[in-house]
Amino acid sequence: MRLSCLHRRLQFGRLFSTVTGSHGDRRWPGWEVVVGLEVHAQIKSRSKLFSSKLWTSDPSEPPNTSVSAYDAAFPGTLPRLNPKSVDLVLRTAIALHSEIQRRSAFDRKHYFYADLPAGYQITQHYAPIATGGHLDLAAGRSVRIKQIQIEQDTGKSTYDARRRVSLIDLNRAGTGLMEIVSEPDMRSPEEAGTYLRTLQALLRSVGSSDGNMEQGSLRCDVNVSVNKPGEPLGTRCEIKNLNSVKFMQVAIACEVFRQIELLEKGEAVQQETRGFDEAAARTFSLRSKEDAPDYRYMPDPNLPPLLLEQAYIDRIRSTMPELPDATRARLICQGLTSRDADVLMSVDAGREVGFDGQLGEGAVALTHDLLGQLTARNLTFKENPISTGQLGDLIDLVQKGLLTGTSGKTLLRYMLDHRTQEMPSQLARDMSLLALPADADNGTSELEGWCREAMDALPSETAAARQGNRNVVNKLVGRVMKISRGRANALKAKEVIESMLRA
Ligand SMILES: Nc1ncnc2c1ncn2[C@@H]1O[C@H](COP(=O)(O)OP(=O)(O)OP(=O)(O)O)[C@@H](O)[C@H]1O
Ligand SMILES: [Mg+2]
Ligand SMILES: [Mg+2]
Repeated sequence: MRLSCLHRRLQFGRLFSTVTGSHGDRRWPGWEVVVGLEVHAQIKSRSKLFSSKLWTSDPSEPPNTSVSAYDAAFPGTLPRLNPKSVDLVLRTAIALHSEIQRRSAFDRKHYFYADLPAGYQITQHYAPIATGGHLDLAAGRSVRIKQIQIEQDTGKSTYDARRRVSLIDLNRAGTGLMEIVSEPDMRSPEEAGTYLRTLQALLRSVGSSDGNMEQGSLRCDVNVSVNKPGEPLGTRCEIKNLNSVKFMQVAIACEVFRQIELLEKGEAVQQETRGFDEAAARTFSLRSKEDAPDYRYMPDPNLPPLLLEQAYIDRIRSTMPELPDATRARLICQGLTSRDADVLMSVDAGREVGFDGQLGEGAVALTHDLLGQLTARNLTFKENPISTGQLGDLIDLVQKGLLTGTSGKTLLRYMLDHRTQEMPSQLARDMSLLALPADADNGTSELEGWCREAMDALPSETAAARQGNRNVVNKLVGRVMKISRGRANALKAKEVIESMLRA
């Protein structure tokens, strides 16, 4: 069957559904999809890879201010490897169960581009720092790692169409990257997405990279091929520079459809490098294998091989934190459901959240709300102005029943809006948010007052409730919550209203 354009468009509707089963993937029946990823992660070191120049990825940093003579390729300057970068790459290699090479080496990869002042990039083509390893995904799937190599990043060039000039910013030039190359072990766009997210969480948990795709600290190239079940792997195409998990998944699906269409027409897939046009949802050729540049790889004469002592590797190994898999297992052992564990894990791989095994319903709801509010304000968990102490106090107030869930959320939003250092228990007192003790006499009379006010404000609902319409009682309770600004206990309010209706 040939895939017509219309058919293809219909298939796009199911782009994100996971439909792999024993009969293969319903999006491309009779075909197997193979994906391998090359991920470039910025090494989270303040200094550049071969110069001591400090730099930040902050986009407000003025262009060309974090550039040493070496980064700008001034003649006579020499590279000097920054040991912190090596520490961080080793942490990544250990977390990925890779075999660390006691001897690795640096090579020059030549190409000419304005944002690469030396005319070559230093990378590890012949002898990478780590080989092998694997990353376990959920559901028993595992993706093998081929190798991890250290390399330099380039500067940035921006084309100014109005002035018809290319602007070069060398702030990023010479900063350290790790290229993490997977084996072709993924079998769907969704699995590639899971791999990327799992890798992102792992890099963050060992502190080796921010792994932020929007800010460019994690970039990926995907290799895609298709084959008939039981046949050898097909010819791969590489799609360059994908900068979000979602677009990567769409790009893979589009490329799969393109390759199947070619093969079903009896044509061959040419090995090539492609780009992805997000707006048109299609990949396009950048260069074929024949046009592939000759990088003229050669060992860098200015850098001796990198020799690592076993004692140094052991020292790094002894400082490794708990990895996300272990954190998740521990949270579940401590009594969390897997869904609640996932909520905590979504916060910087669960590391930023101190968990003492006492997480109740209220706490999960508040954590959920906090994450939602941070997203709405475009803040990451790190930028969250609420301290661990404040959040703990807030959760205690809700768990002890001193604050209703609604008031807890109100207070949380107030704290985010005002970035206050004040503790929630004090704020709750100042703002008269403390819940009424459900059984105290003075509490009941205040609650009765609110119930009466609610019934007076909604006379027709009150009349309907008196005639037996139970549904409108909830509306009256809602009004009590509004009048009390969330301080009333909803169940208690319902009881009071029902007894007042009977009176
Ligand atoms: N048949 C295939 N289908 C899909 N992916 C494949 C296939 N064969 C290899 N791959 C993947 O292609 C990637 C090759 O990356 P690698 O860095 O080794 O070489 P490259 O792409 O030729 O070089 P460069 O780093 O210059 O882009 C790996 O992630 C690998 O898993
Ligand atoms: Mg590569
Ligand atoms: Mg490649």
